[in-house]
Amino acid sequence: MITSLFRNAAIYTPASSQTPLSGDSQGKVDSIARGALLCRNGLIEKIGEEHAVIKDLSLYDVDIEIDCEGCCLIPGFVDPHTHICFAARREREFSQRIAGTPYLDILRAGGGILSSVRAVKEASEEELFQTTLENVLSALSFGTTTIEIKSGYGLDTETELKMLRVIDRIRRETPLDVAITFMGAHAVPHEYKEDPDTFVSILTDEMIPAVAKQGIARFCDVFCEEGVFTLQQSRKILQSAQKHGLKPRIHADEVYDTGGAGLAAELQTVSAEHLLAASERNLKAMAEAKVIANLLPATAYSLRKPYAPARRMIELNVPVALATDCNPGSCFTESMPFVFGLAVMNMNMTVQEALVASTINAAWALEMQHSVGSLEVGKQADFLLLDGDSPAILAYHAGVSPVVSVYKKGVLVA
Ligand SMILES: N=CN[C@@H](CCC(=O)O)C(=O)O
Ligand SMILES: [Zn+2]
Repeated sequence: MITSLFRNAAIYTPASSQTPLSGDSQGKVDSIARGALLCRNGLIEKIGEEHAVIKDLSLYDVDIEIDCEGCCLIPGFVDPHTHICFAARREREFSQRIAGTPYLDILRAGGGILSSVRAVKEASEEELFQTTLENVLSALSFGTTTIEIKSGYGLDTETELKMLRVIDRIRRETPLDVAITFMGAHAVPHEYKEDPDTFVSILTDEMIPAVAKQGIARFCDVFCEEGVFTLQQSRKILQSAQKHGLKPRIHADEVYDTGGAGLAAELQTVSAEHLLAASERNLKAMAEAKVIANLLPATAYSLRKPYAPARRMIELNVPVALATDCNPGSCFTESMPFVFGLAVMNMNMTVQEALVASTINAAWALEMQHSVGSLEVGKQADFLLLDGDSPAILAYHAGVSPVVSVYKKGVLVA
C-alpha cells in the first residue's frame, strides 16, 4: 500500500454529478485555492482544503509527499474519440488537402482512409503495435490518462481482429485506461464500391459476430456520411452491433447533414461524433435522448471547416465532450491541450465548460465515469499538474503543452 500526499495545489475538478453535465451545469467546476489530495493504492482517499486533508494525518502514514508549489491540479484528460492505431502517416495527403482537394474526394479516389487500410494490412502485428505505442505515449505526455481507440483501418474480419488485438495490448502494456471500439464500418472497401450493401451484409453477418466473439471491443462505431454509409446502412450496422452486445456510437454529420444526429437519438447511442453539420431539429432530439456530443475541433481546424456549434448545443442542453480524433488523415494530433485551446478560442466554450468536456463528460461518453474523469474520493488518482495557477493556462499558453506532470493511479507516468 503506497500512500502519497499532494499538497499546496490549486485544485480544479468537475462538480460531482449523477449525470453528464449539460446546459447551465456544463461548466460546473469546483475549485480549492490551496488544496491537497491523498492517494492510497492508486485511489483518491481524501481531497479538499489542505488543512482539512492533513488534519489527523500522521506523517508516518505517508510514503511520498509532494509540494505542488501552488500549481494547478486537474483530472487527467479523457480522450473519447481516436483512430490512433495506424501504421503510416499521410503527409502527402495533407499537402493535397491544403492545396484544395476535399477530404471526401481523396477517399472517393481510393486514398484517405483506404490508404491507411493498405498500410495496416501490410504491417505486421508487432509493427502496428510499435507505431500505436509511440502515438499513445505521446498522448500520455500531453495529459491523456484514459483514451478511446477505434479499429477501422482493416475493413475485413482478419485485419479488424488484428487491430483490436493490438489495441488490447496497448490497454494491457501502457498505464492508460483504454476503451475499445470496433469500426469496421469506417469506409467501403474498393472491391465493394459498386455494391456497398454486400459489404454491409458482411459487417452485420460476419464481422460483428466475430468481433463480439473475440470479446475485446465494447463499442461499435460507423461513419455515416455522404458517399460512405447511408443513414439506412448505418442503422442496420448499429442495430446488428446492439444485438451482439456492442454499444453503438456514430460519426454523424461531419461534412454533410445526412441525419446521423437523429439516428443517434433514435438508437440512444452513448455519443455522436463530429456534428459540424447537424440540424437544429436533430440536436434537439439528441438533447431529449441524452446523447453526448463528442466534439472534435482539431478536425474542423485541420479540414478548415466551420466548428461545431458548441454554444448552441450547450443552450439546447446537449452534454458536450471534447476529443482529439487523432488519426493520420483528417486530424493528426495527440494533444488534448490543443483541443482545449481550440474549444475555448474558436468554439467560444468557457474554460470551465472545456474542462468538464475533456474530463468527466468524456468519461461518461466511455461509460467510465465511475472510475475516472473527476477528482472524487474512491475514484482513480489520475491527475495532471499544470504550469499555471488555473486551467485557463491550457488556452492561454497557446501552441505549447502546459502539462508538467502526469499521474495515473497516483504514480508519475509522464
Ligand atoms: N471521419 C472519419 N474518420 C476519421 C478520419 C479517419 C481518417 O481520415 O483516417 C475522423 O473521425 O475524422
Ligand atoms: Zn473519427
